[in-house]
Amino acid sequence: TACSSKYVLSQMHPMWQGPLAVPGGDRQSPIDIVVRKSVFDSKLKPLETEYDPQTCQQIWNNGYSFLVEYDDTTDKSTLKGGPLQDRFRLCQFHFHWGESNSWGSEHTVDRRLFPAELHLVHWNSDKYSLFEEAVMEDNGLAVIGVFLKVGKRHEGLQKLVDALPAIRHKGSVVEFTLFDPGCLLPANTDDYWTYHGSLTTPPLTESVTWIVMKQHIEVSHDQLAVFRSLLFTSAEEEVQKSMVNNFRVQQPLRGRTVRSSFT
Ligand SMILES: NS(=O)(=O)c1ccc(C(=O)NCc2cccc(O)c2)cc1
Ligand SMILES: [Zn+2]
Repeated sequence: TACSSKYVLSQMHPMWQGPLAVPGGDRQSPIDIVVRKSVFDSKLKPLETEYDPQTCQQIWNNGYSFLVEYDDTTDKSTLKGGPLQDRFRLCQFHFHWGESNSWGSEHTVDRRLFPAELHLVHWNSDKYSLFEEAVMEDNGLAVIGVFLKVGKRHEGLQKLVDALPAIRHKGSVVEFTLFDPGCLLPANTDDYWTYHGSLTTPPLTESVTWIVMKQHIEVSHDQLAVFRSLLFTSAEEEVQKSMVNNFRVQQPLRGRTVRSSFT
């Protein structure tokens, strides 16, 4: 789908990871969520997700992460509620992880790092007709962030883990269908932090309403090890580089308030 085919075009090499400030960028992501400074907002509603596994299309390695892409030409897999005024369409999900279990997430909670972080990317289909349009607008995107911890095996994740060896190299794509991304959400999706931020990879556009889940999910050590078996490099490159540490460093809050849906 369009929403992620351009993902690979917007990737620069990981060197950009640094605190590259976007000119006038005062709402960059990720951030450190300082729990005691977050403000409870009783107007925040529970999240409402409706994901249709039949909209799942393919899984591919874009040279920065691996993406599971969904058909976003209709409102079949959507997110609404929470901090959102409109309905948002799921276009893809992907992860960020470290080379060790000690780090890898993009957001942190009171400076605590997690081994990985899941991002479910949605765009505002009430106001825009394409991801490319929505990504340029303040209220264009909504990304759900879910922290991963190493623990028991995640049964729902295994189908995805089993598909990874087929997309080891940058640019490889395989068909991937009937995957329900809802199985990757934590049991409790009522408790979250939300703030206005940006994409965490170039072009770093400041169009994202971030919704970061308080409750993490657990995956096994072996499942996470398969993430690290992916490569940044394409098959023809002579030096193969393992796909690890594909996260951006935390960015300045610049006076933003992080709201919580819970006390
Ligand atoms: N890590 S993240 O969730 O902030 C994230 C989500 C989506 C994207 C993305 O879709 N990039 C491709 C892109 C960006 C702007 C315009 C485009 O047409 C495509 C990048 C980062
Ligand atoms: Zn991401």
